[in-house]
Amino acid sequence: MEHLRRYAPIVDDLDAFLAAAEEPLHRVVWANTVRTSAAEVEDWLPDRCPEAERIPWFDAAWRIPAGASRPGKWPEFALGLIHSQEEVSLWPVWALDARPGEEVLDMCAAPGSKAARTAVGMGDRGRLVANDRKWGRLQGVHDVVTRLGLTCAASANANGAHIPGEACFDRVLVDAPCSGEGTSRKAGGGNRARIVQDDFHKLAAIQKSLLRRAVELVRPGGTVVYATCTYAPEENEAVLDGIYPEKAAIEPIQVPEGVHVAPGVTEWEGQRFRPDVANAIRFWPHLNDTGGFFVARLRRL
Ligand SMILES: C[S@@+](CC[C@H](N)C(=O)[O-])C[C@H]1O[C@@H](n2cnc3c(N)ncnc32)[C@H](O)[C@@H]1O
Repeated sequence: MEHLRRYAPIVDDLDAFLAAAEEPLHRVVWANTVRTSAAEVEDWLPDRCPEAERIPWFDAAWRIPAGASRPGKWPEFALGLIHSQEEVSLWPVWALDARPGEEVLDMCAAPGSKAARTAVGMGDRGRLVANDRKWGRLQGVHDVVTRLGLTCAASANANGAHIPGEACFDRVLVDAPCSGEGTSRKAGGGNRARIVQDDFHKLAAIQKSLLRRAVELVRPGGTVVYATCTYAPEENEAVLDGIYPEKAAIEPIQVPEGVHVAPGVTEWEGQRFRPDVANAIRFWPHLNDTGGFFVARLRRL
């Protein structure tokens, strides 16, 4: 994890961060409340995993400790009553807060966990377009949506930066392709690949083009959530800095009590960013015992 030392200037406790980044990671199961209820899941869940613990800040979700039985093998999973994903990746969905009846775009949707949880949050009412540039990866989206029996989602296969239209969605999620540094725990501490400066800048160019298009696609007053599973300010705050302040404001995000986040950084390696990038939130692994993530919510002006 030596390469993560570059974040010493922006993390509160470097040693705790580096240690946490190597720890095995628990998973989460959430109830498909379109087809079952939290109470019904709580009836059978102790038989599958006695150590499962309800998570207070998400609707109908439970932590499954690392090393416990794998939810993907449970019959209730095959029946579409639950889905399993990484806890921290629920925060972009929480921040998007899509409502029943809305028009929502998930610009980078594959393999589909956030799209599925978004459709469940919408009560399977309205329209969710689950787009991904890679056609092969869309099969994952089809699989999860079909297994969960969700009908409000349709898939699309386009470069997100070229999706046509103007101000036609209530909400857009940009869960951007990124260097993935925050997923080291998911990979059992094995994601040690060193990312070179050039990669950050190549990814940032793609991320900027996706976020700019997302802002154009959302109606005035609508919401864009920009998220990555990486720590690099080049892929996070610097990308937000590329949006003109007259087009979108970066809103404060009030996380529930008991959740610990750090603000977006306003300066990195000599570059200063627009001040409202501080409203974005950073999930460092040691703060809530999760993977790493970055989430920003923008309001189209
Ligand atoms: C972080 S993953 C998304 C994970 C997904 N949101 C989920 O929760 O399962 C990023 C995705 O962006 C897709 N992608 C990369 N470049 C893209 C582009 N220009 N337009 C749309 N999707 C793109 C990748 O194929 C990849 O599936």
